[in-house]
Amino acid sequence: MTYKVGLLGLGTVGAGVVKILQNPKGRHPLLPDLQITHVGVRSLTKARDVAISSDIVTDDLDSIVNDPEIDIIVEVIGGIEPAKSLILKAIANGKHIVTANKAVIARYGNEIFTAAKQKGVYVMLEAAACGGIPVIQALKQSLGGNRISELTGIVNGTTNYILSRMYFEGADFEATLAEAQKLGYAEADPTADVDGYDAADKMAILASLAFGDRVKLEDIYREGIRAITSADIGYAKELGFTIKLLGIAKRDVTQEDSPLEIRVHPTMIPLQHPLANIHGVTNAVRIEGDPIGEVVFSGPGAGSGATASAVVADIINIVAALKAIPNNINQLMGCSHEHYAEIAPIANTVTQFYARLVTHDQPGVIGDLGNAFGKHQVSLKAILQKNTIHDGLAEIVVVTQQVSELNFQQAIAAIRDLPTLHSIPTILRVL
Ligand SMILES: NC(=O)C1=CN([C@@H]2O[C@H](COP(=O)(O)OP(=O)(O)OC[C@H]3O[C@@H](n4cnc5c(N)ncnc54)[C@H](OP(=O)(O)O)[C@@H]3O)[C@@H](O)[C@H]2O)C=CC1
Ligand SMILES: N[C@@H](CC=O)C(=O)O
Ligand code: NA
Repeated sequence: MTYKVGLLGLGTVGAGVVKILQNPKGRHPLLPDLQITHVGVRSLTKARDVAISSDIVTDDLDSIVNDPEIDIIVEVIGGIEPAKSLILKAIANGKHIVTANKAVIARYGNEIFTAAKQKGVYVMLEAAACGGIPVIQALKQSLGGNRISELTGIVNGTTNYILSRMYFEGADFEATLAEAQKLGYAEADPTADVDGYDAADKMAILASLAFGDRVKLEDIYREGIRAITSADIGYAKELGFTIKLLGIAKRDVTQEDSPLEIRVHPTMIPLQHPLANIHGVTNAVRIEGDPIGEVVFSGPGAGSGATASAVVADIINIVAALKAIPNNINQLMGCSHEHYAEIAPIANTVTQFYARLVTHDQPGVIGDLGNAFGKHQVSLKAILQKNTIHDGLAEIVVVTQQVSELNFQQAIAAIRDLPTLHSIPTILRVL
């Protein structure tokens, strides 16, 4: 039996999907059972880098999701609308969904999965988090016997590409972002990558699968990478660290009903940590579970072929499940969470901090800083004072011991009031 696929979007990911399906030799034996019968795009005149008959390409995407012949809709147009409405219409019409759209799933997953459950259809989303890395399948299936206590990852390829180039080559932020866009890594609006929104979307999805409760996007503490400068990268190197945009989700599994800690922010990572050597567009997710211990997945987090690999895997899974159990949903492929996780406030986080401060270069500055930190129970692990930078100003870098976020922020508020302080250009958390 042939399964008919309606493909919404023929950009970076959509074109990658077409290329795989057009060349099935040596790949999974189910691939020849799939046929892309319709492709939906915005522009009918744009040049495409895949050979596809213009007869099946349309700009009327509603006609695809309403076509009774189509079994599976692959949504790779991105953005919230019309993607969300098209997914919901397709579900209402009894079609199975494969999507790479973390923005829609992170915001409307509740509505979409509830509708899918009612209609008895699959919504598959492997490409929506960490591109080609099969981490969603691992969380839904392979790690099902574990109680997960921590999931930490580099989940955005664009920012990892930028930070790696800044670290190794001293590359310029804007120029490197433009390259990431050209390579097809960045979102249509790259502020989603740079400001951590894309990573937060992915962490909402990954954490809900890892910890068993849905996560509201607005509950995730988020910072992007705009504040990172070559000065911070230089200090990171000097102190034996690198800087990565991390998503961190953890729960104290020894305490019943303990809240979930979940945050996305640039982080100083010691060079010996498994995530420190993940460079370029590569993503990695480190999961700690009982009884497995530590497991690390890494691979390409963005790009045409890598992301299409995940999309096609989802399509194959649906087809295999339909062949095996046509009228029932395979529970290992669904998302059945009904409750929202209780999220710990960021003020409760306990972590180390790095701060780069610019002060007036005069006697007593270090004492003032030490007093302010000490008064708020913030112990320092390292302090670096550089030569006067210019015009009577000095740069001082501190790394704290493990402290509570609340105490640290109170100390910083007190330091901002010191007459000897000029500015605090960067504050980073340290892993
Ligand atoms: N690029 C990547 O590496 C990854 C992307 N993703 C996700 O995959 C999805 C697609 O990304 P990507 O392929 O990069 O995006 P592109 O911008 O390259 O492609 C989007 C495609 O959707 C079509 N499209 C967009 N809006 C509309 C609309 N309103 N009506 C009709 N067609 C529309 C475009 O048509 P036209 O070509 O005519 O303009 C284009 O073919 C996004 O959700 C993204 O987050 C996930 C993982 C990695
Ligand atoms: N823009 C995203 C694409 C994949 O999800 C990224 O850079 O990771
Ligand atoms: Na993935």
